[in-house]
Amino acid sequence: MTRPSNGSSKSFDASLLEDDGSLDLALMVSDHPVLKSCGQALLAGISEVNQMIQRCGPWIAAKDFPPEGTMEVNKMVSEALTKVQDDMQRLDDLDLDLLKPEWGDRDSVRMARKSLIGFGQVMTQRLESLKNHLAQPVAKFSSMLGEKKQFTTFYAWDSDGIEATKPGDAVNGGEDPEERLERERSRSRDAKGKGEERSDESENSEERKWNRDTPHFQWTKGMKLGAAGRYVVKKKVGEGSFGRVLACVDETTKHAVAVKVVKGVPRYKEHAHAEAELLREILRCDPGRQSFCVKLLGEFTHAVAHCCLVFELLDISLSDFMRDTDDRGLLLRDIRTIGSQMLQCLHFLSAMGLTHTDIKCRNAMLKDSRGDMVPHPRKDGQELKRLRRCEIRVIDFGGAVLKKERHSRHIGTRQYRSPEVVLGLAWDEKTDVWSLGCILLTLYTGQRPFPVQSSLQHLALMQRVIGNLPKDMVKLAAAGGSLPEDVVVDSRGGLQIQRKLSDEAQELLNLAQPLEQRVLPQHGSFLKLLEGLLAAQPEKRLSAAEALKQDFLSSEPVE
Ligand SMILES: Nc1ncnc2c1ncn2[C@@H]1O[C@H](COP(=O)(O)OP(=O)(O)OP(=O)(O)O)[C@@H](O)[C@H]1O
Repeated sequence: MTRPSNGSSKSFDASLLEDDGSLDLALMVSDHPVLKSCGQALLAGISEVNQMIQRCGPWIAAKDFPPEGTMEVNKMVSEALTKVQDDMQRLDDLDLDLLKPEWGDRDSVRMARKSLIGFGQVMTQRLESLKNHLAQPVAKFSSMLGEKKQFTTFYAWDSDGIEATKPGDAVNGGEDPEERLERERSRSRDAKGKGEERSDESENSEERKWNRDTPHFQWTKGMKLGAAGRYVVKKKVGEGSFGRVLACVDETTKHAVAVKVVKGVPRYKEHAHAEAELLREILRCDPGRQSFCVKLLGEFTHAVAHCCLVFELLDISLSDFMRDTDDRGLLLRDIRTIGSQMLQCLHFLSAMGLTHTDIKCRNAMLKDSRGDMVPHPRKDGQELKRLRRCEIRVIDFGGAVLKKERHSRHIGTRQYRSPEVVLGLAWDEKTDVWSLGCILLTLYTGQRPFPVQSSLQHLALMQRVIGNLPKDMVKLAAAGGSLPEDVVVDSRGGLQIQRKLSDEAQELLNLAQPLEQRVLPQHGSFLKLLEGLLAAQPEKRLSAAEALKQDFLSSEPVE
């Protein structure tokens, strides 16, 4: 195996990385699926790393870097580092007490894991060395791009006719470009109480691409962050568009914490400061910790560019929980607890005059996801996880809006958007209540109620699930010119969709059941709550305070 080189050393090791047999051996001695997939990924990574070494070697030797090529390889290096770190973490997390006999004996698995981690470390060092040698030219080319940015045109915030995003712009797990643009627009507002948007905060497509391509913060296990190295990094626990979340030990309190390291993009840094400011205000208004909002423990800057927010460490989001449990959903008693806690959170935010605007399964995290498998009361022959301790925290306040602030038309994540938002009408805190209705129904059925990709498809599906949208809302949207393209009002004041949906969307629509058919007859009080949360008209939708008084939440449900 190639000897580890020192990633920070000045001289560049141009020799090619090779497997001295450790990977082959590890793959031979164990059939453990994690070892197999990580081993194969590392094997495949060798030629990628070698290509980068071969490409950069001559540049580094001649100290002459081509701008485009350098930026491109730098991005490839960052992606490769992320991949290898993720694999190392999966190997690290592998539980040697949970082995199937066909995966090989415990010693073989342990030995194979050790070999793979050893090779992963060598690969990491070679990649870090490359990164270090590219750092200076990358900084130079990035600042050149920054200068260029001053001469480009910015978006007009209020315009809905924003520039179409190119198909290649789709990022973040297949999120469509429109979605991404809308989310970034809403996030880049001066969201924290100044009441107006600043046009210079908007992004042009070049800036957006640059922001998006800016790699996440590169971390390593044991790395120290914060003043006097207070936070020692243990592992990565999550990642979003704006930052990477690392589980750390706070050396001062000896507690485990989560540190969100925001990408080194100036606008994201500013945005994260604003989020921290809001979270401090929430904490100030909630000394008894009854709001179920995530607790911010601190804020610091790392290496000038990265704003870091320190949070209480949580376990997993409801969306990860659903994925890990094969979308089986939860017991009604756990749904009730989550519903009650989320409503208390929304009630609290509403009393502060705040709308979260991005309530969704990904932004609701369990403090502890441990549980016991019990027979599934709604699906014969299956099991689901009964939580031992059901406690939720709402995260991601980056898009929260105060009553007095301007309400952007584009908010939230499509699948959780309320009818008034999809129709382009005025919205308030009741939009969060709708999103919560979507979460509770997801936890009950195991399926997201609105797995849609466009506003057109969304409106069609809403009508199937909750019935025709009220004529008043439709009329208002038509009068304001905010109906989505290809949607018109028919002679009876209802919505008519004029474009044929894709076959897939049409099939989804054909199979969609109305709300009342999705809930078992014995769960009438749950259905009543859902109907109140998913009322189309915001005025008829329950407020969080009203919903908290519903029968479903006041007595132990029958499963
Ligand atoms: N306090 C925490 N404890 C543990 N994991 C966390 C914590 N906060 C966030 N995470 C994990 O990190 C992920 C990203 O966090 P967050 O949503 O705050 O980042 P973001 O960049 O704002 O994301 P988004 O793209 O959704 O806006 C979450 O989905 C979650 O899995």
